Amino acid sequence: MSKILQKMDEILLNAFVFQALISLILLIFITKWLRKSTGNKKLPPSPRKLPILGNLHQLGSLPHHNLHSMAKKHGPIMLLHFGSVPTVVVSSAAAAREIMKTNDLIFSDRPDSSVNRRLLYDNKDVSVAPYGEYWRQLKSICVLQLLSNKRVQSFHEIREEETEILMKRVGEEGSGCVNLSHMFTQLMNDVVCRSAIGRKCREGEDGEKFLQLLREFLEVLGTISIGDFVPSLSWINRINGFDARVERIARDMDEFLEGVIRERLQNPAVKKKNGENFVDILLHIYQSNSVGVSIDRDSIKAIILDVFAAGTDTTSTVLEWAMTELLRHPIILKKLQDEVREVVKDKQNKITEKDIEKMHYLKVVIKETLRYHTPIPLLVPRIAREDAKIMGYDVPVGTMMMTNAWAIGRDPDSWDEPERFYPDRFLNSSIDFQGLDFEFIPFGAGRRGCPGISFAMATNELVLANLVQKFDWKLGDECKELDMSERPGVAIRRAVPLLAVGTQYH
Ligand code: HEM
Repeated sequence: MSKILQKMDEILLNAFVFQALISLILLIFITKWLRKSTGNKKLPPSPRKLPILGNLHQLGSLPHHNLHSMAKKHGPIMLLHFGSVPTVVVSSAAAAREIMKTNDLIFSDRPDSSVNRRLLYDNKDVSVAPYGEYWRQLKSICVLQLLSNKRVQSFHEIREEETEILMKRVGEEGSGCVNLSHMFTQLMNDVVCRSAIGRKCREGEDGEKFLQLLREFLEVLGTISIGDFVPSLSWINRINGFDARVERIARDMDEFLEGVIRERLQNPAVKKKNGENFVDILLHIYQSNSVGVSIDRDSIKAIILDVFAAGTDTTSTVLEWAMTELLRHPIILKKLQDEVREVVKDKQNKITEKDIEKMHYLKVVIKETLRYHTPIPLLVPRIAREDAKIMGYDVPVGTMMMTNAWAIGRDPDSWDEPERFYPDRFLNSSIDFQGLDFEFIPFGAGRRGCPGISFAMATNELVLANLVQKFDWKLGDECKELDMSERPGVAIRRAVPLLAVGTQYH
């Protein structure tokens, strides 16, 4: 009996030693592996994070403000965690240059998002398509065919007609308060829809329904879907109806766009009457396959959606904030009015795009608006395709990259008196927004930079010049207070509509 007990003791002791040995080997292996994957790496400074959520709770409803405050504490490059997604946020011109110039190829991909995938035909558009041959072909169609200077020029009648309609509507309000925010939204929707599909989207019996759909589309496109960052919480989107909403919007949008394509294919007379629009051009490429580009019907619909998403709110936001700042700064408004009125003084009220070329102050007012109220403050996120080194820190492959262009536009290292709205700062300066001056990148830069700059600027300049030339502006009795709060979204608009009184100038 005692022998049996002794034998059992030996077996248990051996099992224990064996287990301890295995645990020790595992521990050494895991420690080595961890050290290999992060230990030797010099990662950017990180604020403290919560389990599961990481730093998501610190973003708030206006993340560009909160990330700016965090950067003041942790520096111009920070490593955060959005749920399980490591995210580097940069807030200085030097760091932005390293991402969008020095390492542009590494950061030329976009992060995947379930909402984008569902709404944009499995990322078949330009703005979220993964970096590669398909995206290169689409981007080249955008730059060379849809949004080239020549093409933008060919839409001048659309811009002029829509600007004239806006002026008429402002004039009709007399001494009452005009809701400029609403008018700018409508104007940009009309300009973009006419350029993209050849007619105003709000025309026809389903017009109002479509505008509501477009509003919803833009809203969900800018939503952070919790499941993309914390996969274990993706059930929340199913329970709260978000997934079903995205599904409905995608279906309704597809129905609308299919109707547009059918209309253009079946009725060439429509095409002749309104000239070539984006759908015509894309259909031509699709049917002829001439440039060796493989786009299909879904690509066409996805690109048109990109134009709606990227071209409407972004552009009207600039007008909204420019007029806001002009109302707050009557001396700047007067200086702008003097310039515009002087250029067109011998003409019967009609401002042409040639006149605009002579309006230097107009251009710097718009530049200052883009600096001070950067429409898309965090630009569009990128993702690292390989390991990279930014500002001496390691950024591992797969890290999401965000650039706080709004904070960079207010960085005292780059700008004198950055918190002052002061267009004159640009008068004797060569700083421009084309993506070469990294202290001023409202349109991004590098391979993934915005191809719609000319389209946006042509409309902004024409509308603003007309508004200040034809009207004197003030805040009315009913709209004295100028609330400067911002509304959350991809493009940061005013939280409350801009109301003002425009008196006809003779
Ligand atoms: C004031 C107006 C606009 C602003 C502030 C703006 C801003 C931006 C920004 C910040 C990006 C991301 C750039 C990057 O990752 O470096 C972008 C990309 C893009 N924008 Fe714009 N945009 C404007 C108007 C437009 C217009 C009018 C269009 C088309 C009609 C347009 C089409 C696009 C497209 C297709 C992309 C994706 C490019 C790519 O991923 O390769 N944008 N825009």
